[in-house]
Amino acid sequence: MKQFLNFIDGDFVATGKTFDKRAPATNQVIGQVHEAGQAEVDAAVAAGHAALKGEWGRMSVVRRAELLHAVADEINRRFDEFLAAELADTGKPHALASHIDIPRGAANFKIFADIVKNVPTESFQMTTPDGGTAISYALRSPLGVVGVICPWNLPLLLMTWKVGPALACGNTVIVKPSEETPATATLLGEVMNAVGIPKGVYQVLHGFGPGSAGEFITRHPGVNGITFTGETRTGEAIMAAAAKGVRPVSFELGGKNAGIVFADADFDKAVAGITRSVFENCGQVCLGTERVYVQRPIFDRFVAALKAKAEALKIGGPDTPGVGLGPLISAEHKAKVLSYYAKARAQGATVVTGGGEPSLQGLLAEGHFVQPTIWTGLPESSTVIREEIFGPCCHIAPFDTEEEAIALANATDYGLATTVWTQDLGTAHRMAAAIEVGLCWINSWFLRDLRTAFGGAKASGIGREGGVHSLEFYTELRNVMVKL
Ligand SMILES: NC(=O)c1ccc[n+]([C@@H]2O[C@H](COP(=O)([O-])OP(=O)(O)OC[C@H]3O[C@@H](n4cnc5c(N)ncnc54)[C@H](O)[C@@H]3O)[C@@H](O)[C@H]2O)c1
Ligand SMILES: O=C/C=C/C=C(\O)C(=O)O
Repeated sequence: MKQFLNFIDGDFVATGKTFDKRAPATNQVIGQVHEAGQAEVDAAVAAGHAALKGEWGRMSVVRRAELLHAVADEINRRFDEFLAAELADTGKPHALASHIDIPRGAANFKIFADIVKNVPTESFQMTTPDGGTAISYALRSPLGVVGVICPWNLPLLLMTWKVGPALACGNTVIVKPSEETPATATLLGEVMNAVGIPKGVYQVLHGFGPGSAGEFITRHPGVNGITFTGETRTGEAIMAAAAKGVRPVSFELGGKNAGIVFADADFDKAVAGITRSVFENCGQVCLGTERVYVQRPIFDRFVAALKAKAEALKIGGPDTPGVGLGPLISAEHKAKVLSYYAKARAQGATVVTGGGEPSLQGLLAEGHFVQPTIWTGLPESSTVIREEIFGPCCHIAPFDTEEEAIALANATDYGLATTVWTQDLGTAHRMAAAIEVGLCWINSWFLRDLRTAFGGAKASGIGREGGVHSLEFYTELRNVMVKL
């Protein structure tokens, strides 16, 4: 049985207190995860600070960048191992993990290694009140030991999206992967040792949130900042923990994203794009669409087209040939999604397709699979339109005017992402300016330029990461003024 160990100060550490890791596609136990306790957290924090005072803290930016490139290259050299680990942990389709999760898991190190080498700092020259001159310049220094709390939907990608900039800026990190997906974060420890990242720089502690490693990390006074991706209510708990000692947080949280399709859109591209944004990764993408609004002239045609796309998705495990829809991450999450399916029916939805569980054969019959589902006919106050479900489902409603589409899209506490489909430039830019989100895609979805700001507005997050924006969280900025 595979053992998922903690990675502390360069060593893999068993604790003997373990919990099962089950494969989402078959519900078979595939490993034992060693839960870290307060003692392991204390040891990791001490090791992280020791690394900051040692070789890592003295290392040049150029050398740090070289090592991060080497980390990316080693992930790519061990691509098949990372892919197998991610597929076992998540059950997602092979094509998805091999084209998105693992490549981005490596690319996240390269982009920030290059940014920190080339990012300018600011300087000002002023005439002082006595008629002299003063020059100011800015210095950046690492935040310190950073807690990195990760979700289970894109485990490697979302973890290195934070570890990349954190290390590039000279910090050390203590990663707490989701209890659902321990594998790739643990494997990355082997890579760190192999390329020569000093011990204590990258550490991994397994466990849960409250009363476990997650909470112990966020409450530890030696953790100088916390970057977290996960549910909004979890963010509230972590923010409360971080308040003691006034430690900075960077949050990428939940969403209830709108997809808006105008009658003038390229119909086939809009259907393909909305299909991806609703059903990719079995709907377990924070940026995904769960509310679709279609301009009335094409509403019926669009619903029929999306229905056909949903029903054409092949449901299966990572290696099912042509699979388009994998399992949900866990039995608990499957029960949550099915509870929303039941609520939609109870509240009078028209179930265009899906609404239940597929019938699968063999081991897959034990997996956490649900049907891709489309609803229409519900009022905007309905539960499945108000609450994040995080499954392969959406509600489609018609709209008539731009103003109505903007009002519908903004009627949520969340503000993460939206995808707008139109061929009218004016419509596109007016929508982008009016919708209260951190990320607006026009005639596209989940298209990523890693130099850009990434994050959510309102209840979807605090701060922006990506490009130079990451430096605002992962460094302390000092202004130096020199009187000449
Ligand atoms: N905005 C984004 O970029 C983004 C990306 C991916 C997922 N998400 C969101 O994440 C959610 C799904 O992921 P999830 O179920 O893993 O989220 P979650 O909030 O349940 O858990 C995320 C992580 O937080 C840990 N955790 C839970 N409670 C904690 C606590 N009190 N203290 C410290 N750590 C704690 C968990 O162990 C896990 O590692 C969805 O809401 C999704 O929208 C957002
Ligand atoms: O499920 C959420 C996906 C987040 C994606 C990123 O953070 C990214 O592409 O960098």
